[in-house]
Amino acid sequence: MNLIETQGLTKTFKSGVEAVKGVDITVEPGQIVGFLGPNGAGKSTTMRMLTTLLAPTSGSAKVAGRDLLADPAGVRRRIGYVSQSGGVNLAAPPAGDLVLQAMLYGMDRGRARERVAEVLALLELTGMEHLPGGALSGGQRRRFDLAFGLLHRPPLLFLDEPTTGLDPQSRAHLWDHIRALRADHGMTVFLTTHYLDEADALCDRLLIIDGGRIVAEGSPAELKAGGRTLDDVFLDITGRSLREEVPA
Ligand SMILES: Nc1ncnc2c1ncn2[C@@H]1O[C@H](COP(=O)(O)OP(=O)(O)OP(=O)(O)O)[C@@H](O)[C@H]1O
Repeated sequence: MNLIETQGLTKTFKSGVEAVKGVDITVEPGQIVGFLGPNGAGKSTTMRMLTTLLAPTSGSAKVAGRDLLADPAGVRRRIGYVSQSGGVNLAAPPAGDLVLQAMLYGMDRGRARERVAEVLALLELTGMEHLPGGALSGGQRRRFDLAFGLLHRPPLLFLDEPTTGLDPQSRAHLWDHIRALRADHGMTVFLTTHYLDEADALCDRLLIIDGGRIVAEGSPAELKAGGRTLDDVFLDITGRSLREEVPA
């Protein structure tokens, strides 16, 4: 069963902006898929639709085996989502929030504590959950963000720019954890990134979106065929002009 399957998914905002113009995405089980594109290409809008945070204008999708439009609650129970900003409270230790979150997924307090301990061990965070969020390093905070997304054992994890702002060591460390989630737990991962080295090193398949349409897809090796770097491929496909949005 494919973990993501969309047909002609579109989103037109009330402002008239057609952010996503009909994307067909297929993600097979156990893949780490990178979703790339310049600023404003439609990555976040697509991700927000796939995670049920935003209603599509048209099209259909199955996510983690559930119909996105008919059963969004079913989708939510079966996916993990780690947003760009994360969820770690800087003023308080994450321990209490993790247990509460696990209880929101239906575990009793005892089971919630056990599950939190398992996830912290998995992410090499044991003992750090009692430090206030503000005392953690950027890499540790991102791993706690991941922990929140994993408590209910979702088969599919969405990561929105998981390593933005991290130093090279912390990025490589987080990649190892993401690879281990796939290798040891069969997790399927769909992530956005602006780092092409990250896409190259971490992902089995890449989807490149531009102007609301998928403009290229394939494994990093397929996209780099002919000895080109992924940067060259990306710039050739999406063009070299700047994409910063001009404030209205
Ligand atoms: N709530 C909204 N209302 C109107 N337009 C929006 C809204 N959210 C996004 N857009 C527009 O939709 C388009 C796609 O935006 P989106 O945030 O999906 O791009 P992105 O690829 O995630 O970009 P970035 O890399 O900068 O995060 C842009 O033109 C953006 O301005």
